[in-house]
Amino acid sequence: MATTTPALETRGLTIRFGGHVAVNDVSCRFTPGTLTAIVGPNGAGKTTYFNLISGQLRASSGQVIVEGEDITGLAPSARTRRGLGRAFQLTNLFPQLTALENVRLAVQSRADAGWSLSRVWNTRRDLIEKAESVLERVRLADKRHVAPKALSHGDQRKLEVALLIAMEPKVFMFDEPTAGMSVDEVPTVLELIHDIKQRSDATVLLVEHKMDVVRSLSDRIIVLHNGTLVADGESAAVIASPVVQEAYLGVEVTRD
Ligand SMILES: Nc1ncnc2c1ncn2[C@@H]1O[C@H](COP(=O)(O)OP(=O)(O)OP(=O)(O)O)[C@@H](O)[C@H]1O
Repeated sequence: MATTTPALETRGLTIRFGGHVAVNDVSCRFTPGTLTAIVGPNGAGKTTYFNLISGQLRASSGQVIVEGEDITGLAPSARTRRGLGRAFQLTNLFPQLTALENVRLAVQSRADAGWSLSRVWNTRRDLIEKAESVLERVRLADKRHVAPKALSHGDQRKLEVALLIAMEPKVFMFDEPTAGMSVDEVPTVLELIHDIKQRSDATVLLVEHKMDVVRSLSDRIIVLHNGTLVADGESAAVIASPVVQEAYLGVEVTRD
């Protein structure tokens, strides 16, 4: 059951690039069991907001709080250890290892069992089973011995999701998870994201341009415009709002 304690909160989060305020005083709480879509026109500040949360960018002012703890001063890796999990397209993968080995390393690191593939793998049956089950969950078990670069684009994305699941974050962050995918690959990744929310009572943040995806997955939508939070509410209500449709979502929504 969802609790009211936010897994993640931003308070007055702001970043300036020269004279340009890319994210402007954004205060928002994200609770477990809720998938929040972050939408807005190009350049609205969505990815920058993500970068401020995950620590790729340092805020000019404001705070990022995970389960009540201020993590604003922490580096990205330390934020990951506090439970922020962000899917990065391919950059987290070891290209020379197989899909299974990549997941094994993520499982090991979550279990604090070090980075040696051979030593740990000869002794920790539980970790092996976990890695195998994560690969099954993302439907990549049959590709376990394939290197990431030999996987299709869609399967690479699934592997990224597998690494994220293996890390067991409190907050899952997806930035346009279906970008560049073929039409037939999209549903599987969307199902995986839906499954994450259902199974683990996780807090999920999703930056997404495709309104059909937003509509099908999200419980809540927040809208950024010029770096400012301009709408926040239950998905259907935000989508239906004429102001949001005309001013902030534009052609994407009117076309649907
Ligand atoms: N490192 C940076 N230096 C200078 N300006 C930046 C930097 N990163 C982002 N910006 C600016 O901040 C604004 C917000 O960009 P951001 O990429 O967050 O928007 P977005 O909502 O994710 O857009 P899109 O939907 O096109 O991905 C833009 O005007 C962008 O040019």
